[in-house]
This record gives sequence, structure tokens and C-alpha cells, in this order.
Amino acid sequence: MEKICVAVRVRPPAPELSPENGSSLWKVEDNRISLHKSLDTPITTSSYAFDHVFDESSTNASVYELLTKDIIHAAVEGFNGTAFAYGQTSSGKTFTMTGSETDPGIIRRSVRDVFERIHMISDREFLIRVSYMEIYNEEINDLLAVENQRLQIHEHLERGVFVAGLKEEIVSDAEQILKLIDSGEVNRHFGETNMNVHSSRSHTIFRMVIESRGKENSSSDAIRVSVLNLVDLAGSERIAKTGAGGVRLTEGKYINKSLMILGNVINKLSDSAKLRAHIPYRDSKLTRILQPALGGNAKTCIICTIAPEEHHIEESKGTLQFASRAKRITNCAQVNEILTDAALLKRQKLEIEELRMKLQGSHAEVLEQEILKLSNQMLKYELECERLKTQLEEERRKQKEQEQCIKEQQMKIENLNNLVTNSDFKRNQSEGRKTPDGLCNANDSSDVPGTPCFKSASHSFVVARSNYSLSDFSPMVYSLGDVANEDTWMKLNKGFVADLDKLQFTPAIKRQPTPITMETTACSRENYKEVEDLKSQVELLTNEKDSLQVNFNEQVLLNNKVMEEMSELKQEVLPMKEIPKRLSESVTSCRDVYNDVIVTMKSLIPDKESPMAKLLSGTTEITTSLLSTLETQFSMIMDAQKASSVDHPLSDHPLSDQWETLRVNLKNTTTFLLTEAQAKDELLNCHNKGQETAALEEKEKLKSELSIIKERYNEVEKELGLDKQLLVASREGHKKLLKEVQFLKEEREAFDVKISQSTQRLRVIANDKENALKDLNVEVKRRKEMEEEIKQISFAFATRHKSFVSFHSEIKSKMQKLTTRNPNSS
Ligand SMILES: Nc1ncnc2c1ncn2[C@@H]1O[C@H](COP(=O)(O)OP(=O)(O)OP(=O)(O)O)[C@@H](O)[C@H]1O
Repeated sequence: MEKICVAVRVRPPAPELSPENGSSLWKVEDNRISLHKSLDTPITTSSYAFDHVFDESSTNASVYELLTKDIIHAAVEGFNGTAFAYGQTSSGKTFTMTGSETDPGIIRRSVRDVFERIHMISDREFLIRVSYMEIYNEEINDLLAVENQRLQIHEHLERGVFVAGLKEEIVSDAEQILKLIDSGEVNRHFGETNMNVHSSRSHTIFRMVIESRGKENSSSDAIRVSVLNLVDLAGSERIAKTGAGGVRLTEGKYINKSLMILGNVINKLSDSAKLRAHIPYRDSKLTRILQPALGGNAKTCIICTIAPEEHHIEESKGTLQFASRAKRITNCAQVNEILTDAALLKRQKLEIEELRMKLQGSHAEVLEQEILKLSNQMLKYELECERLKTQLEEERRKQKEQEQCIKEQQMKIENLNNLVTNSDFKRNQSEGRKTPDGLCNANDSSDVPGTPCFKSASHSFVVARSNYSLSDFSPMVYSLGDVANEDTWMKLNKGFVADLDKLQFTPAIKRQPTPITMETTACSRENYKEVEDLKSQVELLTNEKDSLQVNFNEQVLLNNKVMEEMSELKQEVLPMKEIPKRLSESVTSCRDVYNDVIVTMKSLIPDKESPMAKLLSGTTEITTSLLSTLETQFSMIMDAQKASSVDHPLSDHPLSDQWETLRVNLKNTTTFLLTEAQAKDELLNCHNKGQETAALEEKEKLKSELSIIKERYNEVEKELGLDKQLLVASREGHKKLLKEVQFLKEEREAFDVKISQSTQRLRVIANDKENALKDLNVEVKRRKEMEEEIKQISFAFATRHKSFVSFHSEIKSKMQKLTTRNPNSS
């Protein structure tokens, strides 16, 4: 998708107009044109920007170079192209498109350029066809063949919109075309109006159809066909201005109407795609022919011409608005190719080759990795498959075993049936060898061969049956194992052997298959127990996990609390850190005061060699050094605080001692000075009575100075005392804080350890739980299988029991019969 290229060209002022009126109000700066008032101030609402703006001094050569050249070159490459000039009458459209002898217009320059371009392309051969038509009063006339008038527009699936019957001349060079154009120009409708002595009264379309195909291996290459339209529109005009009447008026109406439709098409196309409804291409012949150039498959440029004169301002503004809208239109140009089958095949082959190259190139590594990943996955699936196969085999084997077991059971049942069937025969045969209870004697070696009887059963199975009474009790299903294969029974019941003696006391479940419960088999009981164990284990683990989770949450909360407390403490510590600074400031001010005091004191002692003066200077030295030490200490503390967030241990500094020494020194000095002053006073009183007045004055002065010093000293002392207290308090607070911080740190570390332990335990528990669940699942599955097996066996036993019971009742009835028949035998 590409936007239509739009340019504006300002015609030079007409020479016949007065210079005043002819001076241009349109100012061109780069690609912007704006309307200026006479005083050279731009009118902001009338400023427009386009792809190119050509001022009055521009030439057709520059217009062609900047605006049209690319489109012409693209047309040679196979793209459709259109260039047209739009503007009011006399604004310079024809001048731009056709040009003059000295400055040929776009059409002539295009023709020459096309051939120059063709000559540069050596691997293709070209066929150029040209046609020249005009739309005059909404009728299409052939300018190359006068007889071709009122031509019709048709639409074809492959050719698109075309003018039927339009003469197309095949040309071989530029000169030939230029001659044809000249001959066409003669047939064109021009007319004289008030505005233009040589006014175009029709829209003209010069068309070049450029066909090309590759020279080598031409059979397999596509044919390119492009259409190049170079259009010189008739200019819009105001009837009042042109002074048209009659034919000119009619022409003007048609011109205006078709230009209005062109404007509508441009308006619609410039709307956003969403708002775009129907584009009225069919409303005029001009828009129909230009359809591919407006929002279709073509590269298009429009040159809008304006007249610079003041009385054309309105028309010029209209033209610029048209140009602005046209700027928003997008086309979708593509190379037009006609592909033969061979060309298609060749192209596809090339595409495949290209894809293969791409595959081998940049994507190779990625693909290799992908393949590796896939083969790994495949391997994994294969292994999984193998595992499943083995599992399946195992299952099958188990199933076979069970089937075998069932078969054996069935055989036993069959044997039992046979036993029942043969019992009569056996009884008849061995009537003389009956046991007292009427049953066959298992130890009798003269037993009829082939009769299963109980002979085959082992002693452990067939136990004392003398008290067995079938009429009252029915044996439990699992107790019927006495007649089954011993091994199978052992296997199925995990070693459980029934004692038939106890069968008598089993509650009767007459002729009903025993329902399967967990208690029916020892095996099931074991499984059940196991499952229950696992369940309780899981429950326990879950409880433990929950309690740990609660613990963990509590610890996290506690930890957060501790962190908060720590940050609060840190906040509290902040103002304490200010104390050394404040103390340092106090020391500085003390030193200042002290210096003042000393200066005053020194002034009171005239004799510099007196012991008092010496004492004073000694004390001063000591005090000054103490004060400087204090200052140094404080600044050190402050530096340490800055360097580290950990509080500097104030307690390590012997500050308080120094404070004390300083205080004592100051006090001594002051007391000494006061005593001296008093002594001096007394001396003055005794020896200088003559100079009483002057001395009194001096004395008063000194006294007041002394009292000031005293006051200041007291203040300093107070301040020092306060500072000392503050220092002690801060030291204690600091110690406390340090302890608390340490404690919190330890607590936090302990919490951290606990948390990590809990997390680990949680992890272990989660694993245990997962494993337990897995075991549980396996167990549940196993249990289900067992239940299924038991069901089958129970069913078999129930059937056998049924037949066994009927067998017994049969025997019993037969025995009764026998007893009745032969009462003496019992
Ligand atoms: N850029 C230019 N340089 C010199 N002269 C120009 C220029 N543009 C136009 N003219 C002159 O202005 C006059 C009107 O120009 P032209 O005929 O090209 O206008 P038009 O827009 O085609 O008018 P119409 O629509 O009436 O055909 C002509 O005499 C032409 O030579």
C-alpha cells in the first residue's frame, strides 16, 4: 500500500495583468504553500503541505524529475502508472503535461524516458502500444483516429476497464510516439474563453501499454503488462468568469460535472476505510477510466496547478483542498504479470529453492535443536511404551494365573458333580462296605476306581464330619475350600485353612451367595488394614503440615513485627545521632564565651607578670586545649556516624571526665578572679580615698562587667550541665538500643533458621504425602482387583455350594430312603 503522490505547482503571474494585481500572494517554502496577506503575514488557515510544491520559477524538467520519473520507471518494470494534472482553467495544466518547445512537458519527457529506460534493460524485450483519447462532453473520442468517436467503455475479467475500438499504435521509438501525439493534438478540442485563449475543452488521456518478457529462456518467463496514463484534465471554471455561452457553456457544464464526480471519488477514497461506502467510479467516464489509478493497482501522482492572481484565490483554495484530500488516498500497486504454465513452474521451483536455502541457512540451528528435542521426546515415549508393555505383560500373566485358578476350581466343581452322579452307582456297588454314617470309607483300598470320592482329599482337609448336619446349617463360602485344590486355596486365601468342624456353628445363609465384604477374606482384611493405615498416615501428615503451616505463618507475622520494631528503633536513633553535633556546637559557643571572659579578665589585670596573670594564662591554655579536644572528639564521633550506620560507641570516649576538668578549671579561675577583684576593691577603698569618685566609677564599671561575666559563666555552666545530662542519657539510650538491636537481630536469625527448617519439613512432608497418596492409589487399585477376583471366586463357590447342597440333600434323601427300606441296617 502506498499513498498517492501529490504536488502543487504555482503558475507564474500572467504578464498582461498589472504588476500590483499580479504579485503572488502564495508563498512557497520547501513542500509547503501558504497564503499571505498583502503585508506579508501568513493566513494560518490557508497553509498546506504536500509531497512537493513547485513555485513560479519551476520548470517542467524539475517537475518531471521529482514527481513523475519514478512512476515512469516503475511502469517499465511492470507497474501501472498514472500522472494527471488538475486545476482551474488557465492554471497551467496543459503547460505542465504538454509543455512548450523549450520546456517539454511530462508526456514528452515520459515518452523519451521510457525508451531510454528500455534501452538500458538488455535482458528483456518490449512491445509498446500507444493510444490517445479525449473525453469531450462525456463522450470518448479517439485522437489518433478521428473516425473513432463516441467510444464505449467495457470491462473484462483480465483486461479490466478498457475503451472498445480505441486505436492502439505499436511503436518502436520515442519519435514515432511524439509524432502521433502531435497528430492527436490537432484533433483535440480547444476553445477560447475569457480566461484562456487556448483552453482545453476536454480531458485527454495519453496511454502507453508496455509489454515485456525476458529474452533468454523466454518460454519460462512471465510476461509483464503495464498501463501508463498521462492525463491532462480540462480546468474547472466559473461561468461568470469565463463568460461562456453556447457551446462553451455546454462544455463548461460537462467539464465541471465530471470534475465534481472526480472530486466525489477522491473524497470517498480519502475517508477512512471504515467510512468508505460505495465509490462512484461509474458516475463519469473520466473516473471509470481512471479507476485503477484512484485507490487501485497503480502508482499515481497528481499535479495540482494554481493561478497566483488574487482574484483566483477561491479557486486556488478549492484546488488545494482537493489536493489535500487526494493526499490521503492509498493505492496498492503490483507488477502485472501474465504467467504461462512454464513460467509458473519455474517460479515455484525458484521459491522452493529459496525456501530450502533459508532452511539450510538461518533456521538450521533452530531446526536441529527442534529435531533433537523431538527425538528426545520420542525416546521418552518409547521408554514409556516399553514400561507400559512390561506392565501389560505382567497384568496378562496375573490374569492367566487367575484364569488357571478358576479353571482348576471349575474342574473341582465338575469332579464334585461327577461324584454326585456316580454316588448311586457307587452306593449300589459297595453296599456291603458302608461306614456306619453311610459315607464312603476313604481308607478302603477296595473303593471303585475312577470315582473321585473323598479319597483324593488330604487328611488336613477332610476332617471329622460326623456331626455335620446339612439340614440346619449352610457353610460359609470360604469354608468350602476343603474340597478345592489345596495350593490354589492357600494362594487365594493367603494361607487361611478352614476347619470344617467349626462350620456347624456358622450362621445359616441358606442358598444365598455370601456378600463380599472386607471381612470375608483375610487377604481383604489385611489390605483394608493397610489402606486404613495409609489413610491415617496421610491424615496425620496433613495435620502436621497444617500445624506447620500455621506455625510458619505465625513466624512470618512475628518476623514482620520485628522488622517494624527495628525500623521504629532506627527512627528513634536518628535524633540521638544529632546529639554529638549539638554538643560540638555548644562547645564552640562555650569557647567563644570563655575567650570573651578571658579577654575581659586580662584587661582587668594590668600587671602581666603578676601571679594572677600567670595563673590566668595557664588556666586559659588548659581550658582552650580541653575545649579543642572536646571539639575534636565530637567531630570524630560525627565522622564515624557518617562513615557507618552503626552507632559509634560514645561511651568509649572520656568526654565526661574532660567536661568535669573543664568545669572545675573554669570555676577555679572565676572564683580566683572574683577573690582578686574583691581584694583589689578593698585595696582601692583603703589607699585611694582621694580619688574616690573616679575609682567608684571605675569600680561600678568593673562590677557590672564582672556580674555580666558571672551570669554568662553561670549560663555556660548550666548549659554544660545540661549537655552532660543529655550525653549520659544518650549514652544509656544508645546502649539500650544497641542491646535491643542485637537481640532483635538474634531473634530474626533464629526465626530465619526456624522458617527454613519449617520449609524443609514442609517439603519433606509434602513429598511423604505425595508418596503416601501414590501408595494409597496403588493399594486401592490392588484392592479393587482383589475384590474382583474374590467376586469371581465367590460366584464359583456359590455355584459349587449350590450343587454341593443339592448333592447332600440328595444323598440325605437317598439315605433316608435306604433307612426306611432297610431299618435293620442302621
Ligand atoms: N509554469 C508556467 N510557466 C510559463 N507559462 C505558463 C506556466 N503555466 C502556464 N503558463 C501559461 O499560462 C497559460 C495557461 O496555461 P494552460 O493553458 O496550461 O492552462 P490550463 O490549466 O491548461 O488551462 P485550461 O484548463 O483552460 O486548459 C498558457 O499561456 C501557458 O503558456
